[in-house]
Amino acid sequence: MAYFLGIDLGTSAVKCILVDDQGTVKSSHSVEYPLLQPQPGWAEQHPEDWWQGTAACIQALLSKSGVTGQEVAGIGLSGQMHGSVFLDRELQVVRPALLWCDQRTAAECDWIEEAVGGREALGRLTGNKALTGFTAPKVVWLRNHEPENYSRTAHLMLPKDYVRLQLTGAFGMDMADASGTLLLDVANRRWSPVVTERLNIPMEWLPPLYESNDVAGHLLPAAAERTGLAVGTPVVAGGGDQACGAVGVGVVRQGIASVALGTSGVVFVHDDTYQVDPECRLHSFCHGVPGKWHRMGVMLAAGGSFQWWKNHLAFEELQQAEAEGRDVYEILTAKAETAPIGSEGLLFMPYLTGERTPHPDPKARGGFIGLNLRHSKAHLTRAVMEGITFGLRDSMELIEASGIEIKELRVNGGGARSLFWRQMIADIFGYPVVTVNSTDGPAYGAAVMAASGVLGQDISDLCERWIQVVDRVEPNPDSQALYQQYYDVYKTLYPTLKSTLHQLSDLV
Ligand SMILES: Nc1ncnc2c1ncn2[C@@H]1O[C@H](COP(=O)(O)OP(=O)(O)O)[C@@H](O)[C@H]1O
Ligand SMILES: O=C(CO)[C@@H](O)[C@H](O)COP(=O)(O)O
Repeated sequence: MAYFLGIDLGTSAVKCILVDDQGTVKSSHSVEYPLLQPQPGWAEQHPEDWWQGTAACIQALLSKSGVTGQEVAGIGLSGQMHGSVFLDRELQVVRPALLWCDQRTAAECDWIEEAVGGREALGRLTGNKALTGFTAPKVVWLRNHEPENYSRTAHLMLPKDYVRLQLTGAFGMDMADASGTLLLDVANRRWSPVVTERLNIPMEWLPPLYESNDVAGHLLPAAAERTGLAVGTPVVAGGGDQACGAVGVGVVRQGIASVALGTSGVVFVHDDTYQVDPECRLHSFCHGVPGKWHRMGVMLAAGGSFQWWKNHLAFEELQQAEAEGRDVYEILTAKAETAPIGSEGLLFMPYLTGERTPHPDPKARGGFIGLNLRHSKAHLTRAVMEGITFGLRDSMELIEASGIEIKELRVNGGGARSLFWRQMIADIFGYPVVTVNSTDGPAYGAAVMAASGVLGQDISDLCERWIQVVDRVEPNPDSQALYQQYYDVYKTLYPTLKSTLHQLSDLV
């Protein structure tokens, strides 16, 4: 039997899965690595940790599955997007990579917009605005703050492309992930000569571009020895984790959108043609489906807000989970369900690490508004989940404003495990919410891309055959009407409190 290996290089861990040639997941394994936060708002990782973690993960996966390296017919890579890997001429890492959630580049974003002739010009050239998480501002930051490291740099790549370099010795980047660098002419699927020239970023630093199912290299002997895979195994270009996650749940044609509830939260819609939001409030990126595009709104701390709540304020539930061998999130969501819709007048702003969509603001901050003496932990927990979902609806409203017709939402990521949360999404968004048989999101999408490249079959056809809807939740009209009243108030919070949030952020 032939297997396809999907690798998802996440922020907290790398996950590897083996999928057979009928689309069934045979086995999966995950290995964690550290996240460095040297200053408030900064987020970095060592590329070497990614490679060591990935190699160990593949080795463990092969050994626990009983699949031999020779049976793996192809490899696909998915990865956290936007992170900047700087390499010197000898391919040594110059400094730890700055990640997608790093917020240090506000000044560089302003400079970039000015350098290319304003926000509108940048939007015309790249389909996007300058956001602190994107890659180009990180390069400019390196030049401004670490000139020695900048002068040593000879290659720029994204996290998963560093892993590909270790696997194959080949440079490459897919269009979907490249879209988040702010250096891609997204409409024409090529590096932008204008943007690179205006920002004075050498074109030679940038790798060759591929569609996600193109074979971008073959396994080196050293990597084969390290992982247990076979020398020469083809490695396809793969994609950024959002494009791979969308492919992994079958968002490969017009009319289907997805909501990813991972650490970040993403509302994602497939576009057959290049579409751009007039003010670039949504990201307009190339899709992992060759020749197609997508738009998405990104919330920086979606599941991340819930995780913060769990880590710092759910001491009792953590103890209960440990004692009863249960998932702490299940205990928390069950508690939240006992509070009524709207948490009896309590709202939560989920901007714990600043925000991207619809408020691109590194100084945005979170908060509870409307507390009264009746509020218990159940209310606060429900408010956290509702605030995250209201924030994601903001992105959906931007997508809807373009007139696109959405028939269903496919949810993925850790939060999608909760039926309670899926019903909340259906009620707040007003669409049927479905889950599919593949629950491995980006890793599954990467395996689909590998199968597509190696077997010479369309990504969309493979998704059609391999991915089935297994659960469907319809919006409840009464709940919808109640949530709408709270959402109307939620929308006023950020504009009303913006300057207060900035003052607080400046005090730290
Ligand atoms: N059973 C659950 N119910 C609700 N939310 C959950 C559950 N399990 C995980 N989550 C949420 O999903 C998040 C993790 O999602 P995941 O997709 O694994 O993250 P990542 O983006 O880091 O890969 C957690 O931080 C939590 O907010
Ligand atoms: O920045 C983005 C997308 O633009 C994030 O999707 C990151 O690519 C990683 O998010 P998680 O998968 O860790 O939530």
